[in-house]
Amino acid sequence: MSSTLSDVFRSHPIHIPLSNLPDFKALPDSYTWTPKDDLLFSASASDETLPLIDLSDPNVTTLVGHACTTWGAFQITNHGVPSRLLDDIEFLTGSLFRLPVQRKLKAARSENGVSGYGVARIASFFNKKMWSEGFTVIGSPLQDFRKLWPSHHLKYCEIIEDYGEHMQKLAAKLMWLALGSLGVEEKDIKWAGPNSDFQGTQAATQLNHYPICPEPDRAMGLAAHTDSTLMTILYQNNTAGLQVFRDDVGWVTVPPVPGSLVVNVGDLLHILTNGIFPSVLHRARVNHVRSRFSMAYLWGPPSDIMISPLPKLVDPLQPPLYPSLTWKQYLATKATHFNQSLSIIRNYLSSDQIS
Ligand SMILES: C=C1C[C@]23C[C@@]1(O)CC[C@H]2[C@@]12CCC[C@@](C)(C(=O)O1)[C@H]2[C@@H]3C(=O)O
Ligand SMILES: O=C(O)CCC(=O)C(=O)O
Ligand SMILES: [Fe+2]
Repeated sequence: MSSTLSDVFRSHPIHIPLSNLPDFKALPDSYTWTPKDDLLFSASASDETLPLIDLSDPNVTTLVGHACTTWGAFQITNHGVPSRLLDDIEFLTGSLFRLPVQRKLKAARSENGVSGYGVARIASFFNKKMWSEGFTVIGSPLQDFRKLWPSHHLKYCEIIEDYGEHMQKLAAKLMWLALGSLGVEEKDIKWAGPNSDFQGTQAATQLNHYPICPEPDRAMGLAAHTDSTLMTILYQNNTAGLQVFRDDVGWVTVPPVPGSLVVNVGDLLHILTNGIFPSVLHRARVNHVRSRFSMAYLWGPPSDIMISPLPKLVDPLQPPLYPSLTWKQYLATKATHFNQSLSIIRNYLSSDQIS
């Protein structure tokens, strides 16, 4: 039987003590970030704008391809996800994080687990704490949600399930648009399944809450990282905070556009396209006026499928830069090497060197 994402973390436990959970009242030293804590903390900010793509545009394949190549990210409108569902998932996220902390802790993520309440896994790579709390859903949220809402959990489970189904379909559509722009066809990706609809792919839904912060310029909501996914689709409430990084321009804030979704290329699509689509470094800043929620759908392949640069995208002049590896192996590398993972595996061109 193929393994699940949860299996990966069973063998790579991380210890993030619950004392890491902020009290969100003041900014103690343990939450105060400087460039020493993150080299890019104060990198320049730019007022460039991320592409905003209308998915009903007749030129959509070219637009998506261009955005993936130049930014590794873009915003989309006319994506077909009902606005009622976006309202519902935002409502669920708000209701969850507004629960008393003791209730949230009943569904705390265990050290070797992947689902549940806690701080982001990447917290273990930084000396300073992040001004946020999160909740990760992989598979059915039933058990966790029953602990959070003993009598209303079914309603919330339905929202998560509905959201996951819409996001999976949208992710498949975006994947074909992006790859189509490079001349990749359905027959080139066997693991997309007999109907090329990417049934069998796996995903995590990550709910994030960034409370109002007394000193936002010195705090960090979610530190700079790339996602270990093929693609991530993010819905942010009406409060800005997400920033993406481009070497040539610095940090660019992604303003919330009502009803739109943000899409970013993850490390596995970077590998699949042999680096043509860069996985984008991004982070979340906080503010002192409003609390912010974001809901990320982190989408990847079935965990045991080998991912490597697509034969169509390599030739003697552009040889494969990455070895073949599974999502499970990549997540294990990420759990140890974090943002260095892509460059580390680039040096291993033989998959048997990756455990
Ligand atoms: C599938 C996954 C990607 C993720 C690790 C996880 O197993 C579930 C949580 C995901 C998340 C969400 C917040 C940012 C991130 C870097 C993290 O710490 O946990 C991502 C992980 C990732 O993309 O590597
Ligand atoms: O909250 C955000 O805008 C970013 C969230 C994010 O990067 C993630 O969950 O992986
Ligand atoms: Fe992310």
